[in-house]
Amino acid sequence: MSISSFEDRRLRVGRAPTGNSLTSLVAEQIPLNVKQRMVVEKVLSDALAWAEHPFDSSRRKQMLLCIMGEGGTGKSQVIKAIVTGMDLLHRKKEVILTAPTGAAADNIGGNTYHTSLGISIDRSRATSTTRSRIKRLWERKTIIIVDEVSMMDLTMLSMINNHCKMAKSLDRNSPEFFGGLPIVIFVGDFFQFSPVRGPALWRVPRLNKDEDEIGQLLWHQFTQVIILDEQMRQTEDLSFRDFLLRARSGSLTSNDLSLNSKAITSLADPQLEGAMTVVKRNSIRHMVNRIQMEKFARLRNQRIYIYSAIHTRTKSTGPGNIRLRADDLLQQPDQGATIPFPGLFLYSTGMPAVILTNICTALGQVNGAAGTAVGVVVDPSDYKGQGSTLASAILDLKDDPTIRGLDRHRKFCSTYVQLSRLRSSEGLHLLQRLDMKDLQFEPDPRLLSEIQRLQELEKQTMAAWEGDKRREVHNKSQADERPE
Ligand SMILES: Nc1ncnc2c1ncn2[C@@H]1O[C@H](COP(=O)(O)OP(=O)(O)OP(=O)(O)O)[C@@H](O)[C@H]1O
Repeated sequence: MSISSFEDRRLRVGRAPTGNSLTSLVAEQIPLNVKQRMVVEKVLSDALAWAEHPFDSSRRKQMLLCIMGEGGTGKSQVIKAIVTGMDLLHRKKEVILTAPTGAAADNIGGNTYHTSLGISIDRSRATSTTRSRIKRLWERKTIIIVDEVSMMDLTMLSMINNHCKMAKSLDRNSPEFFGGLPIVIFVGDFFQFSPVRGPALWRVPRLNKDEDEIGQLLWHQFTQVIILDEQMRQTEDLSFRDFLLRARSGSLTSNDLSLNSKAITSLADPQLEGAMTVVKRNSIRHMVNRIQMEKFARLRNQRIYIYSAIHTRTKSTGPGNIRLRADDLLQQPDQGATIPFPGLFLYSTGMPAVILTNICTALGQVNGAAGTAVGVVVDPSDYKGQGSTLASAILDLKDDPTIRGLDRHRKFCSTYVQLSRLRSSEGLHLLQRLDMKDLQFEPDPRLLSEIQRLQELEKQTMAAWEGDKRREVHNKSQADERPE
């Protein structure tokens, strides 16, 4: 898309755009299917309706909208389209895009909600400097979009609500939700990763945790729901799409073990060039990284430089002054928190890499961002894959019962998220052969009842939106007929 074509569309917005006319202009740049279009049109027509008085709650209804949909149904596409529509109106600055992790935020060109709202990682109170920075940032904001809400916990939702009030200079006890922002949009898929800390939005609050209770109360205010259901990622490979649907409903059968034909025999296979490897354990990551690094350097006739490195993200349990030879270190599996000695950093010029910490969110240097020549070759954890689309990948779907803290639901999510990144089965490769027990994880039954509740809300939302649209068309035609 050239700038001039965007400017040309801007000129075509005219003096009195409607949600419909604006969405048509957006769709020239960002294709939208029927449901995607319906959502974009509704959001843009609301934004047009209260443009002059966004914070006067007596003249507009607050929209608390939840956009759900399985991986690849085009949720990120809807986010892009809303932002583009606001950009056409010269109102892009009113939109704030956030997500629970740096990688997820980077995927939509936003920031983590921690950064955007001044929520510290330990969830302590914001300092006065942070408060003034946030207030400045939020001065003109009217729309917040939070992506990947499956990773948000109930307490965090309550905190986001409080911090939005602070950002909009409202009292903590104000009854306004989310600082009275006219539009709050949550986007995600609960079949993908759950929060690391507290209960997901669909789970029951923890006992004696008031913040969880408030979080649940807030979640239940999201009564406008749209569930995108047209698969836009796996459009070319229908049998892979069916396989994914079985994976999503936890109904894979022994026939699906035919997947084992995708098991790789060697990471050095030339047809795996460019395929990302997604693994669950650091020890496997370490091994894969070394093999890929050697392959990379050999192909380019380059040296590999080996640096001893400190694991800044883990607590070293052993003495820090052990002297080890590089050869000894190379034999050590990198087991995360239990390693008693420094780690190793292998470097070869131009190697593909993934950043493991948030360095500068404004520049997209966030945990999970991919680049070249600054790290090691594989994606080190399945959490970082969420939100991306891959043409080719080597997946580690083998269940590892020794990984602690992962319940069956999380294992189910891990398998589904890894598989659903791919466009087709052609690009799918397995790191290890599977047994039936590796495929037998199911979604939590409580999630299934939440999905039913959301489906019911979707029916009501669609009926209400259709009514609104009929009224809008009727009012417009009456206004057009009225003499000047
Ligand atoms: N209406 C559309 N027409 C053509 N392609 C589309 C459309 N909507 C989405 N896509 C493409 O389909 C793929 C998946 O879309 P997107 O990433 O928006 O899905 P998602 O629901 O956000 O997925 P996930 O939950 O995995 O993050 C992308 O490559 C996107 O460009």
